[in-house]
Amino acid sequence: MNAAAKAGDNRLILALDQGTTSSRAIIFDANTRVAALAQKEFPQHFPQSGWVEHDPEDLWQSSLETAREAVAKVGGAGRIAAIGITNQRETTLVWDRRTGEAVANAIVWQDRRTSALCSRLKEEGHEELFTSRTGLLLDPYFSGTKIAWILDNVEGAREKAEAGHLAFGTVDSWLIWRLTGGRVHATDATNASRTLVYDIHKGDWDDDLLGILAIPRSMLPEVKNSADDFGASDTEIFGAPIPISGVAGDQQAATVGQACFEAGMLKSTYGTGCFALLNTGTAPVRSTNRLLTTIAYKLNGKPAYALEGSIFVAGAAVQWLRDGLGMIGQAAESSALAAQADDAHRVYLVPAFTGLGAPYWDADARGAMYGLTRASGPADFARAALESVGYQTRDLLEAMHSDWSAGGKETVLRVDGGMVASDWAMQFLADILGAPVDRPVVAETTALGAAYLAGLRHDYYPEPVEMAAQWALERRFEPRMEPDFRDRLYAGWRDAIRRTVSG
Ligand SMILES: Nc1ncnc2c1ncn2[C@@H]1O[C@H](COP(=O)(O)OP(=O)(O)O)[C@@H](O)[C@H]1O
Ligand SMILES: O=P(O)(O)OC[C@H](O)CO
Repeated sequence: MNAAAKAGDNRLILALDQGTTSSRAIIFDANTRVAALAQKEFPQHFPQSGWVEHDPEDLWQSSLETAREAVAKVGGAGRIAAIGITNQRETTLVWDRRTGEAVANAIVWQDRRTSALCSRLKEEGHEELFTSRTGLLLDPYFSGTKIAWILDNVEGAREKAEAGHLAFGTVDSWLIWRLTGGRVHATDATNASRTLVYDIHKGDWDDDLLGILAIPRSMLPEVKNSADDFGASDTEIFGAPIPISGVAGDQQAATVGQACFEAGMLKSTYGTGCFALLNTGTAPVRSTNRLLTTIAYKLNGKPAYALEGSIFVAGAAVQWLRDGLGMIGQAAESSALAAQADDAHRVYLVPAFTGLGAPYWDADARGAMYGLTRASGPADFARAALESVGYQTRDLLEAMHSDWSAGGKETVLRVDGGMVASDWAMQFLADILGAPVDRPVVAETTALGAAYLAGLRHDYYPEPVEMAAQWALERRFEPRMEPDFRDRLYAGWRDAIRRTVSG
């Protein structure tokens, strides 16, 4: 039983989870049970090849509508003690402080339009400076070059920015701005750590990096703890003001929701993409394997760091089976189909549909299948798609182990996200890792992480140690594969990767 439950507090916490394809509002009680849920998808915009945009009003309206719907389900704003926000990370918004209107569509994390700018900055020898300060790489994935693009390409933007009229924010900042009626321009350290202009060691925006990208410092939000005072929602939004007191990027929120509070704990989220975060404690670890160093959460002025491996295609490979190839009608059918595949005809899928993320970072690579014969059919495709997620996770874990020897070789992976519904995929994951895979009872770990941070600020939820004790296992997948067979399969994957990476 936690702090709020002990005190007989029957109020609830509202978590807003603003994701890449939908906005969700989930309300948790003091025992971390879901009391209400609302979800709304919104349109994706692809104005040019490699570009991905969201309409800022869609992000706001879908968040607002789902929040109002969920709050109404539990009986109104009086029942809500606090709001936590978690969000798709890196996605970049710039708005005019005077009007509250965005000057352009949001440039989504998947958008590759700043690839040439990143290449130029690398050629000019800037990558080491960016990496040493931010823990990131010069890749279009992160916000910094997207802000520069808006300033350079939206008419009048640079002049307005230099006059102090424009504000930049990741999606959390945009929602906070709108929820507070333009009174608060803030973000948390986890979101700041994805922008490419935040020094994760000093805990401040970096003037040298801002100078290289020609971004005025006046555009940037105040950076707070992940559990902090982010103002309160305007009275008119829910009928009564509600404090906003927890904010974290979605992968960091999942790390919190999975209670990975100790160094060495590891979670991996399997949604559209896959993001694995290894808590490395109070000291940042610099990767020699092209993993990212990022802030896992910041509490009471103290950051905890993580090594992160980001894979762009996980569940999206299953969507491709369904929508691109028409081999299945629903994602859940992929497992039964994969189980029919014949071991004598092993096929590998390298799902580099939008390039490869960690640890390869090859924006120009494209997807490939290897090992096809006349006997190959839909079952082999389904198995290859599900297995590709396991192989990619093993790539990340090998990189993490080599970067962080303090963690030893003992790994237990906590998993979440839509794809972990597949027992088949989770068993293969445990098999190819040669390590246990733990699936928790609470599937909504991202939203739970945001709710936890918001509740922590008000002593509604207990301190991390006590919270960690409440984490509950739904099922553990133990590795069953013979080591020789595992090694042979993984060697085949490495070969497929070698043939796919460009240059
Ligand atoms: N039973 C299943 N087996 C395999 N993949 C699944 C299953 N159910 C959902 N998925 C995959 O999970 C993804 C959705 O997960 P979700 O966490 O909602 O993603 P996101 O937050 O990125 O939108 C989809 O890509 C879908 O293909
Ligand atoms: O919204 P998701 O779940 O696809 O997550 C996106 C990540 O935060 C991108 O870094």
